[in-house]
Amino acid sequence: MSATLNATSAVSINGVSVRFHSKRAETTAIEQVSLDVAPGEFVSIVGPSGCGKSTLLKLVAGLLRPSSGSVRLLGEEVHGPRHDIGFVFQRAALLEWRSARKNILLQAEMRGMGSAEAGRRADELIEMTGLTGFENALPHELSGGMQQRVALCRALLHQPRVLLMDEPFGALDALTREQMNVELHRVWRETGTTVLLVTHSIAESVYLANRVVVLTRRPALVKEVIEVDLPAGRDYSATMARPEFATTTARIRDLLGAVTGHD
Ligand SMILES: Nc1ncnc2c1ncn2[C@@H]1O[C@H](COP(=O)(O)OP(=O)(O)OP(=O)(O)O)[C@@H](O)[C@H]1O
Repeated sequence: MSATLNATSAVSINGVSVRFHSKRAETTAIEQVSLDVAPGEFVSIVGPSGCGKSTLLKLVAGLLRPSSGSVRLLGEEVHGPRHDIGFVFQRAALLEWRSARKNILLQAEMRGMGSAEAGRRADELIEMTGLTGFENALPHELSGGMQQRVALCRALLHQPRVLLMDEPFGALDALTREQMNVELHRVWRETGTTVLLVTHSIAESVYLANRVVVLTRRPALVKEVIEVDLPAGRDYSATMARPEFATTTARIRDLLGAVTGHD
């Protein structure tokens, strides 16, 4: 993984360290991490719990400043919150009194996007994510998977070139999670958005990504970057059955076992 500033990168993290200070202690969350993500690339980030994965995404979003090193997004140094990205969290965080479509359109309202363009884009995304027929449903009338689809549509409404996802499917049951993986893969292929995904699921990290970044226990260092050697278009069952899938997931499991000290 290159530590060099690369003007063509969608995301460029260069020698970044993050230290948190509290009255009682100083915590180093991230130590000298460098990562270049190419435009249109899908990169998954895995690592032990509490190692600094969310911190890394917050740096890219400009919600946190590094203690040292620098972060560039689309060629520009990140100095503060960036509004040209999309962010999906583990909880969909929808407004309970607004319909699915109106929750998606919130993004347009916050940005002052024209309503005709926003409406067109919302309808496109609703179709792309299989929400057709549920546009007017309120969040409590939607399943967990559907709520996350709404959150994904909201994050993509303004066509961000970079989408950050922090354990977006962690609260879903296993079957819904698989379906969401398939949908995210399709949406990524259709939109060409650069994606940085934090996940605890090794299978998810491999199925979705071009590369998987394995972090060490806190303070997070990059343990290894694994290139995923799978075809671009990925049928779920066929991908799971491929020998490359098994060897890649086994490799990541070994690395995580090595960093956490468990097999
Ligand atoms: N604002 C903060 N102030 C102090 N410490 C913090 C702050 N944010 C995170 N930390 C600490 O930094 C470390 C990394 O946190 P982070 O949330 O990035 O981990 P993570 O890998 O995303 O965790 P998980 O996998 O459990 O979601 C943790 O030890 C956490 O307690």
